[in-house]
Amino acid sequence: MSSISTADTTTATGAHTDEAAALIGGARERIDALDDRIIGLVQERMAVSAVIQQARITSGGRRVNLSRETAVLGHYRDALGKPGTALAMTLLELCRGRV
Ligand SMILES: O=C(O)C(=O)C[C@]1(C(=O)O)C=C[C@@H](O)C=C1
Repeated sequence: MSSISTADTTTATGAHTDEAAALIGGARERIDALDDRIIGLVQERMAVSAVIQQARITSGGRRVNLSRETAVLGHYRDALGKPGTALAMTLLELCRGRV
């Protein structure tokens, strides 16, 4: 049986004690699980957004609706500050492509 040395855990996590390395390892597992859920939600958002865009285009409208995008950007900015705006811009690009 092999055991992971303190030197190995330090390399992998940046921690300088086994206790800190164990905490970081557990927290990283939670972050990985959260990231999987966030990615799933982004994919779900992309699918719902595509339905809206297709309905608008089929009805003779345009893919993009700037007033709605302004509201989405404001929603994220109000919740998360300036980086929230950048996050919303990335989400919008994922959902409707580059404009
Ligand atoms: O809400 C809409 O009308 C959409 O088309 C969805 C969405 C979005 O992904 O949030 C995508 C494109 C539009 O420019 C505005 C918003």
